[in-house]
Amino acid sequence: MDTSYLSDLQKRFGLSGTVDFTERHGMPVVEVNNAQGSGVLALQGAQLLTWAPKDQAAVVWLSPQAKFACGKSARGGVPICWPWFGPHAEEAAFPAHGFARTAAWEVIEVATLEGGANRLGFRLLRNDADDLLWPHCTPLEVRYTFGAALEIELGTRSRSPNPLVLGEALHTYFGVGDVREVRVLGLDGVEYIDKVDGGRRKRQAGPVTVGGEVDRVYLGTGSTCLIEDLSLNRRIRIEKSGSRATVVWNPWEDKAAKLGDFEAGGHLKMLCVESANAADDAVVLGPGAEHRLWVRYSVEPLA
Ligand SMILES: O=P(O)(O)OC[C@H]1O[C@H](O)[C@H](O)[C@@H](O)[C@@H]1O
Repeated sequence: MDTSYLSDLQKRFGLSGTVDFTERHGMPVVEVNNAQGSGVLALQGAQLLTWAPKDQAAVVWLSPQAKFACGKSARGGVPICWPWFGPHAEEAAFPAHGFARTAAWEVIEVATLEGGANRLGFRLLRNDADDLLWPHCTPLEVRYTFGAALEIELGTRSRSPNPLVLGEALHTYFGVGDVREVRVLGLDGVEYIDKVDGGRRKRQAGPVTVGGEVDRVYLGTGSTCLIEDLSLNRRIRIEKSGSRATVVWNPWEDKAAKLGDFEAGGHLKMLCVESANAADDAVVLGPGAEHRLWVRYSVEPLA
């Protein structure tokens, strides 16, 4: 790896001991360690890999078997799905979840905020191959704020003369003690597309629980979700704005084994609750418009 690139970043943006540009798994990353918590973010995909508030088990989970390679999204963290979610609507050969999660991003901001949180900003760098997949001028930026809570804001602007249909998700992998002892609150009564049952439309009754493969797109919901985790005795609070869909995903044992980047039993340690705009809830971005998808993750004890 070209380490002069990392030392240049460190000179321009680093805050020694608090925000450090370095290398992990052969990839350039930025490590954040402040009085309120710690996180690691890969510059590829501007993908947060892990985050833990001070003295807490990781809230953002990274698979111990994650593979780190150029052009591949690591299993875990917060992959940024953009400008479409899931398979492309017309082109089967286009990459699932778009190209932002594997693209190069440039650092645009590192700041210490009043109260001691750190904000890091990144801008997507486009290449010719991306332009073939998405021939539209839509600058994309993401900002992470590492405090006692984690905030992420994904901002898309359109300079296209035509309205565009934009799908997106912060595909967050949350760490749990044992997913079989987890309840997700906040989706009661919400209609969803059940991707493990041929895309049938169903309605949630009560909390979401996981005892097998789950892959659901909940529609028309801006609600806060709570992950109640009995075995870790904690509640993860997921607040959001600018998002009308919530995706809940756990591959369960067989699919996790096929994916090749989960350890045995790894599916029990994670649950994706993704703040998204997908399916019926994709965003229609008018000429000159800007769309912001914002989330805030915080943790509280259960009892
Ligand atoms: O394996 P990936 O491309 O990262 O996708 C992982 C998962 O992402 C989302 O949650 C989708 O709803 C799932 O259908 C998909 O399997």
